[in-house]
Amino acid sequence: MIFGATGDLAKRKLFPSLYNLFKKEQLGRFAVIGVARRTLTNEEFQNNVKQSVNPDGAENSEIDEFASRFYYHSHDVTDSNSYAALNRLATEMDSHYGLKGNRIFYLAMAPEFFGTIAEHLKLDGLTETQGFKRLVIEKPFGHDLDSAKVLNNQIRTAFSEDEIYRIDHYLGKEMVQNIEVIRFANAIFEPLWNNRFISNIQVTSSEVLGVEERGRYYEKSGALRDMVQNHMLQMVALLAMEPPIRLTTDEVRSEKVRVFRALRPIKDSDVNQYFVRGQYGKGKIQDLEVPAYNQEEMVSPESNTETFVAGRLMIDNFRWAGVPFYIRTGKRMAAKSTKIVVQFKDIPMDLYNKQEGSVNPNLLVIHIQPEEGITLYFNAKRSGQSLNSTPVKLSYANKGIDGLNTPEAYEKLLYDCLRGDATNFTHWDEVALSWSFVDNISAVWENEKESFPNYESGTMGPKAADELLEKDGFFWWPVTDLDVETC
Ligand SMILES: NC(=O)C1=CN([C@@H]2O[C@H](COP(=O)(O)OP(=O)(O)OC[C@H]3O[C@@H](n4cnc5c(N)ncnc54)[C@H](OP(=O)(O)O)[C@@H]3O)[C@@H](O)[C@H]2O)C=CC1
Ligand SMILES: O=C1O[C@H](COP(=O)(O)O)[C@@H](O)[C@H](O)[C@H]1O
Repeated sequence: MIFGATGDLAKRKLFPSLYNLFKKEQLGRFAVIGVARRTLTNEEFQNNVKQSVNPDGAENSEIDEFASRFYYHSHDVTDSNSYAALNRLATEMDSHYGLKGNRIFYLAMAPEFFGTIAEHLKLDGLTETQGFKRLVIEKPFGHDLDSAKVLNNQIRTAFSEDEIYRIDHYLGKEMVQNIEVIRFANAIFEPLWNNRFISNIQVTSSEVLGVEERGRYYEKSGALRDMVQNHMLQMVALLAMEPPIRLTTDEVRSEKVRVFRALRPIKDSDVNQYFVRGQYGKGKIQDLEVPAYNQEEMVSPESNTETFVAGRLMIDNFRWAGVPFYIRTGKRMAAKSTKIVVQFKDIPMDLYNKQEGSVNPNLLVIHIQPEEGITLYFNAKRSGQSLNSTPVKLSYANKGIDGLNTPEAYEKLLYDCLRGDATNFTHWDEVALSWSFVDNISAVWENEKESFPNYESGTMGPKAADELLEKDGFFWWPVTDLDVETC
């Protein structure tokens, strides 16, 4: 059951991912009930689904069969009256398709509706089913720690923690899932993965896209709640966690929670020393003029909402004490790129290059998207007579090796949820701890008007983001092409 079935997420991510699972025969027996306010017939809804999975509209019997399993129920989730009809439709689907009462409720809607829907699902009997029941909810889970607690208590009236799947689609990305395999399946990395050998770690998730038509949501969230509280902190947790004692949901989650508990809280007085915010101005993207954020639809011309965040995180435990984790994310930046750069400490002295500062540190780069893979930058002998070193690199391109398009993140997570595997979903403890970290920052920023915009569209963000590293003696490794020779 998809609540918000006429929305952007359903159209762009959920229907195509379900179709891919259907093609791989990983869906088994299924039916989908789409729920939203606008009135649609089943046929109109099925046509929307076909359009989403097959934009060119070519005749395709497999897609017809897939779409025939989709049914629509027009319903305002705040209206108590119509859940009973929804329950009757669900029961009808159970018997028609032999679903044994197994139900997944996917809330592809704004967070303010999550509590209402969960309470009605219970009150109106939709959770009274002989099969499994699972609730999938999108980020951001709440607006801050207090609202997240209220939301969690509402949801817990209808679902137990192990029935709640808080989706963070970055955890479904192939190369994000690869972080722990790279770390824990190789003897060469784990001994070096600590403050004795690593100088700093940089996590970038930059986007070329602007806020698009999501201004109403984004004005309230900003980059801090939209990306940092979830995706960015989740990647930091995977990079910093201790090896789990076994690869079970509980063990992996408990190690991630330990990272969040070791995150050094940012004192109010330190927020602007360690965190930088930006808002994109007008500029050029692929030679096209684009407007400033505060000229976008549903955005206030006086908006104080950040579309960019850079920050320095410290993790106070024996493994990471003293190692800065730099994160940056933003909209309308120079490239769409999510990359992790692990910069190792310099060698104690450089035997091969006499000029000062010529040392090229070893880097391990994990390319999350759009290219997927790993690059190890190290130094080798420069060819010819000289006995100088030169930077070289070893690369592994994920797509090149498997020859397959790695499954879309949502496809993997939907399949995990169908199988009851919650490993790559966020647990309440992670959500609570990441909100408490982020709330300190938003509390300061919301009370200080920033002079926005402060970076041009098509750049890598405000200058202050570079100064954040410069004051520690570092710089952002360029995400476009990490060629150490040009740095
Ligand atoms: N879009 C994206 O790329 C991503 C979105 N998300 C999250 O997913 C969620 C949905 O996002 P998105 O699809 O972009 O949002 P949209 O605004 O595009 O869609 C919202 C959906 O909710 C329905 N809806 C709104 N109010 C009600 C109501 N009272 N009763 C019933 N249905 C209602 C709308 O249909 P109607 O108006 O017909 O009722 C529509 O189907 C958000 O929480 C967002 O943060 C997370 C990651 C990425
Ligand atoms: O959760 C979100 O993520 C997208 C970026 O996802 P990606 O898979 O394309 O990196 C972001 O655009 C959106 O604002 C945010 O809500």
